[in-house]
Amino acid sequence: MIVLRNISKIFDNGKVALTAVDNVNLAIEQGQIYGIIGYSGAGKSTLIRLLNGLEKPTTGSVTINGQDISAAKGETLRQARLKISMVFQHFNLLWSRTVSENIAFSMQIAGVPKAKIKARVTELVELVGLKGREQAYPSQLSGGQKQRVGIARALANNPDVLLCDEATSALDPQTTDQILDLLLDINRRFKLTIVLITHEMHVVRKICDRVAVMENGKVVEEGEVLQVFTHPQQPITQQFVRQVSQYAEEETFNTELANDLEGTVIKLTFTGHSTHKPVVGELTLRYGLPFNILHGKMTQTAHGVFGQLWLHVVATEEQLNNILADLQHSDIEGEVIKHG
Ligand SMILES: Nc1ncnc2c1ncn2[C@@H]1O[C@H](COP(=O)(O)OP(=O)(O)OP(=O)(O)O)[C@@H](O)[C@H]1O
Repeated sequence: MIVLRNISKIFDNGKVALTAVDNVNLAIEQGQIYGIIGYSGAGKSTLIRLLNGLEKPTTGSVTINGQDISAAKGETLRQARLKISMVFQHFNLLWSRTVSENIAFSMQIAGVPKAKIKARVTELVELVGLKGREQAYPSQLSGGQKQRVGIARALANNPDVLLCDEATSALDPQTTDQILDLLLDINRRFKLTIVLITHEMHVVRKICDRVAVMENGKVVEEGEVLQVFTHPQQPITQQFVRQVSQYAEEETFNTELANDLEGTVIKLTFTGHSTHKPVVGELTLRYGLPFNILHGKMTQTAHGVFGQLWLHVVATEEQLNNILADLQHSDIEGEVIKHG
């Protein structure tokens, strides 16, 4: 649905040229929640501005639903942008207007009839959980409520794409989770494509289907969230995965412990449906061996749980091979991290 082909953006002030986005290729499917993660200066904001035509790429093209946004101008671009809306980190609400008036504003500009605006505002207020607060002004709202207004306003013209620019970065952890739940609910209910940029892996873990990791203007890693979490390839991705504390491997599993043990230590990695299987129980019954759980952790994502378990067992070579084959058969990755 959204395709970025060989996108580069170079800012050139005449003296120095700065490559903010460096040859990025991405494909985002209809109905996905797609996360773009990177540290400050990685090029995320520039990339998201290229998606809604606020910036023109130096090279490459951005197509949304087959329309080349990067080449669109004037009225064509204005029309296209009505279908690409945005939620901002600092809400960008009109402070002298009430909740209802803020939500209605973009519909008034688009020339929607009054009665329709009224009905749509009522619908949106309910959807984002602000019933009863219609006449409040932004200054009377909490951060989370302000962002709910921001989301309702962004949905007013039934967009095809919702862009979220660090939409939860100004919120406390509890409010962040509530806003993420709201975005997930909207995505699942309306199959709305959401592209979000963030520097927090928690946001990606909680709601994204896929993620692209940006560093120095480049996408250095891209994939399904579960895959990236379980097999982060690049050092920067590993750092981001460690941000989500339950998954900070080095902090929680003492490999020294394994060195003192006789026998074998196997690290099991399981995702999605395989997390529901009583693996240890089944292996114990099948082989009659006592499996000792050294360490385990689970992390919840929008696509289910994924987890890792470190098991210690004293087994023969043949038993070990059979155990590994059984694990593979159950879609569980088994890695021998100590063989003795
Ligand atoms: N209009 C501009 N003119 C010149 N340089 C720019 C412009 N916009 C962004 N840059 C530069 O491009 C690089 C990428 O910036 P960008 O804002 O896209 O990164 P970011 O990942 O969104 O970081 P942050 O979260 O801090 O905004 C930075 O070095 C920034 O200084």
